[in-house]
Amino acid sequence: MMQHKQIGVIGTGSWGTALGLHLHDLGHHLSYWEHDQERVRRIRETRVNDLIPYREFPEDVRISQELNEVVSYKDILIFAVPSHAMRHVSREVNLSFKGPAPLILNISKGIESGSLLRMSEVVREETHYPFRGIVTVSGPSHAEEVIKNQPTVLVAASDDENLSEEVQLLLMGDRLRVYRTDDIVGVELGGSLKNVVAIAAGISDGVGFGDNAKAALIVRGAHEIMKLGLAMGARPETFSGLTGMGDLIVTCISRHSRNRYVGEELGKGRTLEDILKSMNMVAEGVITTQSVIKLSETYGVDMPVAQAVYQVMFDHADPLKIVNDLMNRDPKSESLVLEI
Ligand SMILES: NC(=O)C1=CN([C@@H]2O[C@H](COP(=O)(O)OP(=O)(O)OC[C@H]3O[C@@H](n4cnc5c(N)ncnc54)[C@H](OP(=O)(O)O)[C@@H]3O)[C@@H](O)[C@H]2O)C=CC1
Ligand SMILES: O=C(CO)COP(=O)(O)O
Repeated sequence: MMQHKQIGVIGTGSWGTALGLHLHDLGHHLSYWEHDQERVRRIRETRVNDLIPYREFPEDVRISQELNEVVSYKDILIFAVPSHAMRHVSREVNLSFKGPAPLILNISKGIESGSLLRMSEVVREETHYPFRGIVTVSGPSHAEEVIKNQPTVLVAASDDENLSEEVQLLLMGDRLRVYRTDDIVGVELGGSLKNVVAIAAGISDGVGFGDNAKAALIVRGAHEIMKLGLAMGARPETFSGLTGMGDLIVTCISRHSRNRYVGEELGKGRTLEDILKSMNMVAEGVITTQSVIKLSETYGVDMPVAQAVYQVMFDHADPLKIVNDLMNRDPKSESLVLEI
């Protein structure tokens, strides 16, 4: 039987909330850090997170705005903030931290704008205290289903297999199964890049196209993700797995997906600015699209789906014209060989 751990969760977004409560169900001790004082007050008072109000926080779960309380003397720290906050928050954790070296779990998905780094790379750059290593957990996992204990399968990835196995055993439950891999590059790229394709799938829904178009986008999008991933050092087979094809499918088809939603609203003619203003949750694919376009230039990888999403979001291109352009690209062989 596993020893119960002291776990600090950094961020009270919907995913940190859902995965944290799963760990609490398994008997572990939880504290959450939230940056916004008013949200801390509201959650403490109601014991409910209004981003994902399907379950209450048990009384023994502490919610705090004091980072040092939440991160010090913990066995495990879960980094669950959106990618745009990851560098700043990691730096603050590094300054606030006391106690023996914890294990870090990254559960966020995104590519930092500017540095073009993956989330575990950002955390690693900013955390200089002794810590035991980083494991990224990813896969097809909408928080809204995990919090209702619906069957979900994830992957724990680390270049240290002992650590990914430790996290696998930590998270496994009756309705949550976890595989492990050492391809953290492929896992983080798959989890981040699928958000761009999900925006494309949403645009297709928004303009009123059907299942044929969606299937084509998923498959051609997967091909683009694989080409860039391969150029960046990921293993190709990772993209056929849960954190690749699995997460791509769920995000492109799910009613829970915030990225697919952003696309759908764009397809209906709203501007990106207007859509983002009306959302209180994060759609990582927006920033990731900008990063991906830069990465595709750096690595010389042709990514027409990502480019189309970029044009609709940032150049205010008409989605119907963009589809026309995509359909009228030069005739090609459907080469699925992974040359770049
Ligand atoms: N939701 C899901 O199903 C899944 C999400 N993920 C990933 O998890 C990550 C977190 O997303 P998710 O849990 O969905 O978040 P949500 O969209 O549910 O909420 C965003 C959270 O981030 C907080 N936040 C915003 N800016 C900052 C900041 N500068 N510093 C600290 N906190 C900040 C918000 O707080 P406030 O409102 O007070 O600003 C809010 O609590 C993302 O990378 C996402 O892709 C991965 C798998 C599943
Ligand atoms: O990553 C996710 C599911 O695996 C969440 O996707 P969205 O951010 O699009 O909701």
